[in-house]
Amino acid sequence: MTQPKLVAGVDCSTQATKVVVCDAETGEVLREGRAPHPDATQVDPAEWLKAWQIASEGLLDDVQALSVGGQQHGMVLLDGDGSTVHPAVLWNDTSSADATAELVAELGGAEAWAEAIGSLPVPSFTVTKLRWVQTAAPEAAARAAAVALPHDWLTHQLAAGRAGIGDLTTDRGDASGTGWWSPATNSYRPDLVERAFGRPLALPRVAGPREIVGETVGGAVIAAGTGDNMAAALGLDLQPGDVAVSLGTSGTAFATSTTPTADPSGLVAGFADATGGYLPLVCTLNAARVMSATATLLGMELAELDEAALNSSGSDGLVLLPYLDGERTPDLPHSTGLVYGLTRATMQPATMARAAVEGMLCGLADAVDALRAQGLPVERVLLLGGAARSRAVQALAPALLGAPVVLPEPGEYVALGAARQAAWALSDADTPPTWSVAVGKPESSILTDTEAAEVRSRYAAVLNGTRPLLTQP
Ligand SMILES: Nc1ncnc2c1ncn2[C@@H]1O[C@H](COP(=O)(O)OP(=O)(O)O)[C@@H](O)[C@H]1O
Ligand SMILES: O=C(CO)[C@@H](O)[C@H](O)COP(=O)(O)O
Repeated sequence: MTQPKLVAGVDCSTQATKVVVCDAETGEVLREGRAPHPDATQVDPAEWLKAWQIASEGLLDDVQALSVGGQQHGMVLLDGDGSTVHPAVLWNDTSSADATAELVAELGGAEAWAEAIGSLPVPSFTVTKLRWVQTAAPEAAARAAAVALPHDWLTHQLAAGRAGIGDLTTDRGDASGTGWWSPATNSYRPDLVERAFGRPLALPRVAGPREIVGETVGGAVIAAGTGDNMAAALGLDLQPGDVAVSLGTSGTAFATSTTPTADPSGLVAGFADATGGYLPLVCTLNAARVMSATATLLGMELAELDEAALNSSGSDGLVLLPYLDGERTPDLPHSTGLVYGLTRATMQPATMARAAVEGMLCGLADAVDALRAQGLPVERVLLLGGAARSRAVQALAPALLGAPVVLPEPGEYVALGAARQAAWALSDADTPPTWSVAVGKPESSILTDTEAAEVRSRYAAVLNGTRPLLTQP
C-alpha cells in the first residue's frame, strides 16, 4: 500500500502556536501539537520559534510540505543581518493610537486611505506601528533595515539557506493588513512606508497563492503562508454567502469576495485572501478573553460561567460593553469595559455571565451588519475559534447575529487552512485540493428575535450614550 503524502499547517496566533499534520489528499488530521505564547502585546519573536519547536516536536519526520498561518499585522523590525531590533508589536497593542490619527490626517483622511489600501488604518495596522516606533524606540528604529509580519518571520526561520533580509517573503493576504500594500492594484505603496517611517525599509517579496518559497532543513517544501484569518477561510473552504465568525483572542467576521472593498467608515477592512481573491473583514479586540476574564471576576471555571450564562433567564437590562483591551471596531482604542444597568436584581453572577456573552456577541453582530452594509450576502454564519465551543455562545448567536449558524466540527481551522495551502503547493493543480468540512448544529436558540433586538438596542444605547467617555485617553 502506498503511504499518503503528509502536509503540516501552523497557526502562530496570539495565544499559542498550533500544528496539524494532515493527509494531503483528504485533509484528515493525523497528528496535532500546541504550545502557548507569552500573554503580552509586545513579544520577542524568538518566543514563537520556541513555541513552534515544542508544538511540532516529533510530528514532522515524514511531512513533505508545510505552511505558516500567523496573527495579522504584528510589526517585526529587522536589522541588515535579519536580527530583531525590537519586540514584535502585536495587532492588539493600541500604543499607536496617536500615530494612527496623525497618519490618517496626513494622507487626506479616511477616503484617501480606503482608496490607497482598501482599509482605514486603526492602531492594529502595521503602518501605524512604524510611525509609533520612531518616537517610542528611536534607537531600535534607527537600526531597522526591513519590516516583516509574524508569518513572514517564522517562514524565514524555517526556510533553510536563505541569504538574508532580501529573501523574506509574504503573501497577498497578510500583506493586505500592513497598510502599505493595495489589494486592488496588487502592489506595494513604498511611499506609505516612507511617510510612516521617514525612510524606506526592505519589504518581503509577495509570493503567489500556491508558490513554494523554500525548504526546511528536513527537506519539506514551504508554501507562501498567510494571515490567520485568510488561512481560516481556506481551512473552512468559505463560499459566497458564508460568513465566518471567529471567537478567538480577536473576534472576526469575514467573507470571500471576487472584488476588492474599500469602506471609508473603517468598519470593514478590505483584505486580500490566500487564493487570489478578497476577504472583507471586521475585527474586534475583545472576544474569547471577555468570557475568561468574567469567569475570573465571578470566581468560576469557564465551564461554570458557560452554564450560568446558558441557564440565566436573561440579562434583564444589564449591559456589558466588553472593551477590556481597548477596542478596534468601533474605533475606541482608549476605551475600557463598562457595565450598565446594575440593580439588586441584576447584580447576580448568572446575569453578569449572560451579559458578558451577550456583550461579546453584540460586537460581532455589529461586525456582521457592517459586512451586510458592504453588499455581502449573509446566508449562514460559520462559528469558530475557542469561544465557539461555549454552549451559551451557540445558543445566543443565531438570534443576535440574525442568520442561521452552523458549527464546523471543532478543529484548528487556521492550521488546517495552512496545511491545505501546503497541499496545494505540493500539487500541480490550479485550485486547492478538495477537503471536506463537516458542520453540525449549534445548541437550540434561547433568544427570540424580539428579545435579541432588545439586547442589541440596549447595547447600542449604552455605547452611544457613553461614547464621549470611551474616546478619552
Ligand atoms: N468552552 C469555551 N468557552 C469559552 N471560551 C473558550 C472555550 N474554550 C476555549 N476558550 C477560549 O478560547 C481562546 C482560544 O481560542 P483560539 O481560537 O485558539 O484563539 P487564538 O487563535 O487567538 O489563540 C482562549 O481565550 C480560551 O479561553
Ligand atoms: O488583527 C486581526 C485581524 O485583522 C486579528 O484577527 C489577528 O489576526 C489575531 O488573530 P487571533 O490570534 O485572535 O486569531
